Amino acid sequence: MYGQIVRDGLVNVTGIEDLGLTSPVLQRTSDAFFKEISPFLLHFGMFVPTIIGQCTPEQQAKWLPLAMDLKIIGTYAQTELGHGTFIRGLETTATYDASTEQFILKTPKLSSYKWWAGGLGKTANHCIVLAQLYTKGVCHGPHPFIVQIRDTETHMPLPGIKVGEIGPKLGFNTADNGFLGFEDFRIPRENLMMKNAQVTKDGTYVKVARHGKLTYGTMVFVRVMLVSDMAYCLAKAVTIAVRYSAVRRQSQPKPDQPEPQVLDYLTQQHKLFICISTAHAMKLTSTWLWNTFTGVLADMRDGNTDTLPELHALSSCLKAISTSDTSALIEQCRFACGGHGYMYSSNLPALYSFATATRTYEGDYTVLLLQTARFLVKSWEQMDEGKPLTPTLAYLEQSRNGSQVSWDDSPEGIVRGFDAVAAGRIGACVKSIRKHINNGMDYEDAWQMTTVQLVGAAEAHCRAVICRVYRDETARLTAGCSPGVKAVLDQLSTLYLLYWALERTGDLLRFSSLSERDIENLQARYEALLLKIRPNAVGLVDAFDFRDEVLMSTLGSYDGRVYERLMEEALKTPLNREPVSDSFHKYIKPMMQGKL
Ligand SMILES: CC/C=C\C/C=C\C/C=C\C/C=C\C/C=C\C/C=C/C(=O)SCCNC(=O)CCNC(=O)[C@H](O)C(C)(C)COP(=O)(O)OP(=O)(O)OC[C@H]1O[C@@H](n2cnc3c(N)ncnc32)[C@H](O)[C@@H]1OP(=O)(O)O
Ligand SMILES: Cc1cc2nc3c(=O)[nH]c(=O)nc-3n(C[C@H](O)[C@H](O)[C@H](O)COP(=O)(O)OP(=O)(O)OC[C@H]3O[C@@H](n4cnc5c(N)ncnc54)[C@H](O)[C@@H]3O)c2cc1C
Repeated sequence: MYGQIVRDGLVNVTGIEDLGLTSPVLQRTSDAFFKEISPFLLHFGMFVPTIIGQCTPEQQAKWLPLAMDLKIIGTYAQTELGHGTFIRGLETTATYDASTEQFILKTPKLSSYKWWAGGLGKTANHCIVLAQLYTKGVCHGPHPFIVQIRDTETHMPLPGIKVGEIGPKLGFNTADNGFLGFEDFRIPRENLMMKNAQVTKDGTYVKVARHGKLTYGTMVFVRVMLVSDMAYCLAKAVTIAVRYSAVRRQSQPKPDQPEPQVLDYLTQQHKLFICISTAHAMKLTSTWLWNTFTGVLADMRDGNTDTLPELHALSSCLKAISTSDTSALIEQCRFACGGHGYMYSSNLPALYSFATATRTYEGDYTVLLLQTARFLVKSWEQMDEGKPLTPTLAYLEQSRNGSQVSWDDSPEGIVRGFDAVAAGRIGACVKSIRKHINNGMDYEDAWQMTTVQLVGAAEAHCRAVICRVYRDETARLTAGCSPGVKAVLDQLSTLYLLYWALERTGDLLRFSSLSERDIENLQARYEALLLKIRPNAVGLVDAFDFRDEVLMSTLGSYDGRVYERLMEEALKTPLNREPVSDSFHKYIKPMMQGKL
């Protein structure tokens, strides 16, 4: 299994490498090799980006060619057995020894072991290690170090290194996630990645970066990438589910009629069409977020970090919501395929296990939404002080006078309704925090007592951002399209708004003049829209243009030969090599004969 995975992984990375294509393409083509994940994902997904983001030009000149030519294979080891979310609590230490101009890496106790890094178990020979940096007896917090962990000739772990695979998981079982411990392991001073902080030969610590969190930069990059990844993942799942739903015929609503395609059931359309729409919404939002990200990088190259807080808040909530929505909707695609959706050969289980992991890694859902909430509350307080709001929070102004937004059921009106919900929920959090403080709590306790509401407010802000970006980008991108294409894509973005308006009627009743009659109208419009989309449903998923080799699905192949493919895959199962398993003779027969 592992050998096959490594072979496929190398064919993937070296093949595309020869073509000189970029790593996102690599990621896309790697889907034709793996149902789950490449053991080289972390090399290109985090090890290389960290060298670019955390190394000086001189250090990049040394390490980048080695990494890009696969002369070294790396990963990103930050999480430990005892800490993943709380980076400042990491236990691995790197203590500077000026007499030898080296850092001494130590794993003080079991909970300090690095745990989870992809490719760490048996594949990587180098890794980025986040460790608490000590010099001259002072701890300067977590810093990134580049560490060789295996001999590049023999691949044996170097003396002082304990490394291995962490074992089976819900999914990601081709990712080779590993553990890593250090026993007084020495690395040269120059292996501290020194773009944002340096240690001189005599051990003096020099802070370079103007912002204290640039060490966390790789995570921001990956969070931004993951929003696009989720759009792609969901598009694959809904392609499988819609194509299968067009093939599958089941039940007999009318006695004298043939069994209908299950795609004709309104409940099936309710399960699946939001998935098509969400894939588009997340793809457009991810492109908008990427442009925001590159803009902030450009500002930071000019020494301006003012736009970084908003990027951190946006990347945090969009990563959280895109991964959570995708996990839920891929499971919904699986539900829509009945028993055959539960077959591994459908590829829906693998897609689900990938997406649900993404809800956790690169920042847990709750933790990241609370990061966004921190930014939202600070922005509200700045608004109260008359300071300007950042672009994505301009809608807060409308809530300044506290008047209720009048409900308008046009698409633009619904977007404004979501703005009102976000503003109202943020305002309610600020009110809750202030109430607790007035009742004698300190700020930290008042914050903690409001965190359930804060997570909801951050989700509402994110939903408002997605709705606005999806609507605006659809209008912009379809301006030059044919009326037919424009109409269908408009239907999808309207469906997204109606779906979420119906999901959030409680909030809309609380923060706008929405009435029961308005809700009835929304429901009727939503159901009518499902029927309108039905004729184009298969065309819409075909337009995602996935080859069968990438979908890897017995249910979603283009030719619709579902039952033949299911049987072909079943016959390949090792248990079917012999008509009678030898377990019959060893166990079942003796048991039947009372001899066990
Ligand atoms: C073959 C394939 C080819 C190519 C592939 C190409 C691309 C692939 C792309 C992606 C795929 C790659 C890999 C995916 C697979 C698996 C990899 C998984 C890897 C990992 O999981 S790595 C480990 C991830 N871990 C985390 O995310 C930990 C989460 N925790 C944190 O981020 C921090 O601990 C937390 C929660 C933010 C708290 O930090 P801290 O306690 O230090 O800060 P405070 O909360 O006190 O806030 C202080 C202050 O700092 C601001 N801030 C916090 N974080 C950031 C940040 N990241 N950027 C900017 N600012 C930040 C915060 O807002 C506060 O500001 P304020 O005081 O309010 O002004
Ligand atoms: C498939 C997979 C691949 C991974 N790959 C890598 C990798 O390559 N490199 C790497 O370094 N790491 C990797 N990780 C680790 C991953 O980054 C962490 O698991 C993730 O950051 C969550 O941290 P944790 O596991 O400590 O969870 P915890 O933070 O312990 O979460 C447990 C619970 O505590 C809650 N919680 C924690 N803090 C707070 C808070 N402040 N307020 C409220 N609730 C809180 C969480 O919401 C959650 O419900 C991977 C993980 C997975 C699942």
